[in-house]
Amino acid sequence: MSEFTLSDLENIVAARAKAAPEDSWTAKLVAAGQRKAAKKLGEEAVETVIAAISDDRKNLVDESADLLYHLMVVLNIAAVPLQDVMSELARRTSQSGLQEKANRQNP
Ligand SMILES: N=c1c2ncn([C@@H]3O[C@H](COP(=O)(O)OP(=O)(O)OP(=O)(O)O)[C@@H](O)[C@H]3O)c2ncn1[C@@H]1O[C@H](COP(=O)(O)O)[C@@H](O)[C@H]1O
Repeated sequence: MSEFTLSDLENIVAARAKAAPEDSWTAKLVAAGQRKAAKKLGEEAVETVIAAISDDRKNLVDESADLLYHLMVVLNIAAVPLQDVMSELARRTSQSGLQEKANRQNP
C-alpha cells in the first residue's frame, strides 16, 4: 500500500463533508459548526497529552490520529487549505525554533 498522507486525509474530509450528516461523522461535525468541531479538536488534544505523559505508545498513536483527523475537519470548516499550513512550516525551516523564539522576545 502506498503511504497515506495528510493530504489524502484532507481530500477524504472534503469529500465526506458533503455527505448526509446521518451517514458521516465528518458531515455531522461540519453541520454542527466550528465551535463543536474545535471543541472536539481540543478534547483530542488533551487526550493526546494524557497518552504522551502516560507512556502509552499505542494510545498515543490512536489519539494522535484522532487529533490530526479533527484538525483536518477544523481546517476544512475554516476553508484553510492544508498547503497553507505546510507553507508556513516550510517558511520556518529557514531558522531554528530557538532562534525564532529569541527574535520574538528581543525584537
Ligand atoms: N479518521 C477519521 C476519524 N478519526 C476519528 N473519527 C471519529 O471521531 C469521533 C470522535 O470520537 P469520540 O469517541 O471522541 O466522540 P464521540 O463520543 O463518538 O462523540 P460525542 O460524544 O462528541 O458526540 C468518533 O466517532 C470516531 O469514529 C474519525 N472519523 C472519520 N475519519 C476519517 O474520515 C473518513 C470518513 O468518515 P465519515 O465522515 O464518518 O464517513 C473515514 O473513513 C476516516 O478516513
